[in-house]
Amino acid sequence: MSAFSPEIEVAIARTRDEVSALHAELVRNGLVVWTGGNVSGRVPGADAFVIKPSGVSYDELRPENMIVCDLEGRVIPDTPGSDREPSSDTAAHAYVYRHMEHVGGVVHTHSPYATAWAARGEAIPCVITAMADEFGGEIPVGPFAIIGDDSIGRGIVETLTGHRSRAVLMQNHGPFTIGRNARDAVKAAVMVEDVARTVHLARQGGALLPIPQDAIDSLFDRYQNVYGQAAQGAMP
Ligand SMILES: O=C(CO)[C@@H](O)[C@H](O)COP(=O)(O)O
Repeated sequence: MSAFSPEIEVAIARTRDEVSALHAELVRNGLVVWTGGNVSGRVPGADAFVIKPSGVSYDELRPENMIVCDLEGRVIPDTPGSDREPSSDTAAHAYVYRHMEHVGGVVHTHSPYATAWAARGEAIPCVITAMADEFGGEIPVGPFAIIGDDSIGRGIVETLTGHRSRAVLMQNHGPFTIGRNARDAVKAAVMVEDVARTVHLARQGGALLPIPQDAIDSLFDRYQNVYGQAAQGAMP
């Protein structure tokens, strides 16, 4: 007998499919090596999210071996995949979902350029229009935190609450990103690595030229509310 209604079971199945498939995007975009990194997605209508199993090769990930957790990060027993341990970062993802209700997806990688900025504890300055578009300004640094308890999640929430950026560089660790859904969080993970590389290369050539704040504001508004085929709107 399922612990969920038929409607929630359908929502869980869809979230499993989405989260499983999105892990392949991390590989396709060169953001992870071996079993590093992870993606999770909130289950619409339920106090639950889906996350990958810990330390499992990306080519073994399937919808049926994704793991369903409650918002405390506890594996929901007797659900497909519950025989394995969830991601090392499950507590961090759970903390974000508990404290940022508008967040539907969380991603973590060790992508090299963004992680290099994190190793220096240095925020990425907003010096290219792509950053203004996607992040609305600089990409901030979060505190050094040990894996396994609420420390990383607390650092993500404290840094990103009230901040336009959907990415945070956790010091000495790497980028964590949030989104309105898991795909939006994966996009932020792809874009933070792209801009981290570009700004790194720019700085090697000489002084960086900051973009005026009013221009950043205008670029962010256009990109979040006009660009593309259907206005998505910035995350609240
Ligand atoms: O940073 C770490 C481990 O130090 C983790 O975030 C790994 O990168 C992914 O771990 P799993 O999701 O496979 O447990």
